Amino acid sequence: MTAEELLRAGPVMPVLVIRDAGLAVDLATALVAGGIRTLEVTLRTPAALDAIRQIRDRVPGALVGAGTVLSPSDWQRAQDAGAMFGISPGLTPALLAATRPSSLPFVPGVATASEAMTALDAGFTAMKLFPAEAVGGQALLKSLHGPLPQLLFCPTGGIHPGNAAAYLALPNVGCVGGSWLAPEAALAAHDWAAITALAREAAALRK
Ligand SMILES: O=C[C@H](O)COP(=O)(O)O
Ligand SMILES: CC(=O)C(=O)O
Repeated sequence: MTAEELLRAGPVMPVLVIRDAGLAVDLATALVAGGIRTLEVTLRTPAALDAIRQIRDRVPGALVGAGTVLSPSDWQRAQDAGAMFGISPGLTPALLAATRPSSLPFVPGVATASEAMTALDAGFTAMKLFPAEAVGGQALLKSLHGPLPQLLFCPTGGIHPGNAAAYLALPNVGCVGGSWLAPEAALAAHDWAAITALAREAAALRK
């Protein structure tokens, strides 16, 4: 799978912060049941790598990857845990060199035209726009499409059910990312039905 195919695999990529790996399979199962199968598990918690491993092994249909990949060693640990892709809020020269388009899709993060050009120079055409709303949102994506029409984005940061469809209507948006699909309260309450309902709404945003 290419990074472009990954971004086009579903309309919304949930940004998951999993503190208890014991909840990972139920959470992923609830999202997949609602039609959301591309899952970003952020490497922000000690449980993240175990969560990725468990989802990969036990949730058929899930495309599980690692988010918040900040360094080459993060990327190595994610691959060792079985991540099917990696995604980052930003880019560094070391990260671009370590993740240069290879067999596993990697999606660097950008916030400006220059960063997008840096990623393009390194061979990437699929990128996260982060933090999307804060750096210009839809207006920025429309502007970038002029000089850089070959790029496909996953805007993340400030996206919610009220603005997701407008992002998805843009020609250079493959999917949007967001944390709204796995609210802390629903996770704490093990309210998997609520999470499946949120996933179903998100899946209906399909372009
Ligand atoms: O850290 C933030 C994540 O990228 C998702 O942002 P969000 O909570 O605005 O959806
Ligand atoms: C910010 C974000 O989406 C990430 O940590 O990958």
